[in-house]
This record gives sequence, structure tokens and C-alpha cells, in this order.
Amino acid sequence: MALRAALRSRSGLSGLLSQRSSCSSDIRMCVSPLLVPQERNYSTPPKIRVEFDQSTGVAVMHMQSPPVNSLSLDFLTELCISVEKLEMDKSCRGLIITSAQPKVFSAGLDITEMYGKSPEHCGAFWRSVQEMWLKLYGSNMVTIAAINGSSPAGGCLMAMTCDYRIMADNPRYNIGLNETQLGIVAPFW
Ligand SMILES: CCCC/C=C\CC(=O)SCCNC(=O)CCNC(=O)[C@H](O)C(C)(C)COP(=O)(O)OP(=O)(O)OC[C@H]1O[C@@H](n2cnc3c(N)ncnc32)[C@H](O)[C@@H]1OP(=O)(O)O
Repeated sequence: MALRAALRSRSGLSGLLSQRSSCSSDIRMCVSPLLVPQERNYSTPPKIRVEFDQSTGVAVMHMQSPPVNSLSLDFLTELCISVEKLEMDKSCRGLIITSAQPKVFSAGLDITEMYGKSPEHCGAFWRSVQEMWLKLYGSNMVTIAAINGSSPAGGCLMAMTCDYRIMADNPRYNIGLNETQLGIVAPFW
């Protein structure tokens, strides 16, 4: 609902843009979300489930944040912690990232994280986005995105940071960058 409201309202989008730019100076600071205390609500189910097969050395990471695995601060923090844990386990050589949600790999950045939030929150959010792609792109593990649904914008970014991508052959699943349509300017990474 909040996403639809933000998309409908041009002022909502420009508000979103001005918030983004007000925290863009923070983007280059690479602060691990692990170092930033996050409030974890333990009553909510985990957004990431990892299955590690010791015999093959391959881990499968299931993104399970209904309805569309949007990349919220909490989601990204959990994902980064999971990647970091696997990275520390030298017996883990490969990582497959996939979705537990039907029809959607990831809807990209959680738009509600960018709308009506404080500059501090926006800074923390964009740092966690950066942390996610740096962790995946710089991983020592072989990383594979098993794209079993639509994967727009940040979902596409996540897939692009993996070494390999395999996408389910379904004409209803889309993938690509749509920032221009949304009026979002990607940071100058
Ligand atoms: C180099 C680049 C750097 C910057 C990178 C990325 C920028 C971004 O990622 S911005 C985010 C852009 N994402 C989108 O525009 C995706 C929008 N969503 C969709 O296209 C569809 O929802 C999708 C194809 C993923 C799934 O379609 P459906 O299965 O038909 O579901 P619904 O559209 O009905 O959505 C269900 C529910 O989820 C909410 N939703 C969808 N996307 C997001 C999102 N990105 N953030 C937050 N919430 C999202 C949607 O509003 C619906 O909610 P309710 O209305 O409350 O049910």
C-alpha cells in the first residue's frame, strides 16, 4: 500500500529523491552493518534461510521475506550476516541465492525504506545496500543467482553481483533496472 501511495504521488517521489540526496555524502563510508547495532525483532521469522551441504560445500540461501523479498534494512542486514558467516566457513565454496517466494526473486529496494524516513535512516539503508553488493561481488565463494521469478531494479543488482545467473524461462518474469521510471538516481558507486 505504501509503495502504491509513493508511486502515485509525484511529491512523494521528489521527497524520496531529496532524502536520498541528503544522505548521498554518506554512501562512500563503508560501515559494516555488523558494526551498527540493529534492532532485531525476534518475534518476526527470519528473512533468510540457509541450507549448507557439507558434502558438496555448497550453500543455498533462500530469501523468504513475503510478499516480494523487497530489500529492506533488516533484510539486507540479515543477508550480509549470512554471507559473512558462510565466508568464514572455509568449507563453503559455493553459494546459490534463490527465492522462497512464488513468482518473485526480489522486488528490489524496499521503497518504503526511502519514503518519509530520517536522513540517518536513509544513510543506514543505503550503506546496507552498498554492503550487500560489495559482500557478494567480493566474495571468495562462487556465487550463483537462481532467479526463479521477477527481479527488477535492486533484485537485478543483486543478481548482477553474483558470478553466474540462471533465470527461470517464463515470459512473465522480468529483470532489469527501472530507476529512471521511478525517479531514483543511483549513487555514484
Ligand atoms: C545500480 C542500481 C542501484 C539502485 C538499485 C535499485 C533501486 C530499486 O531497487 S528501487 C525499487 C524498484 N522496484 C520496483 O520498482 C519493483 C516494483 N514491484 C513490482 O514490479 C512488482 O511488485 C513485482 C513484479 C516485484 C511483483 O508483482 P506482483 O507479484 O504482482 O506483486 P504486487 O505488485 O501486487 O506486490 C505485492 C506487494 O508488495 C509490495 N511491493 C512490491 N515491490 C515493492 C518494493 N520494491 N518495495 C516495497 N514494497 C513492494 C506491493 O506494494 C504490494 O504490497 P500491498 O499493496 O501492500 O499488497
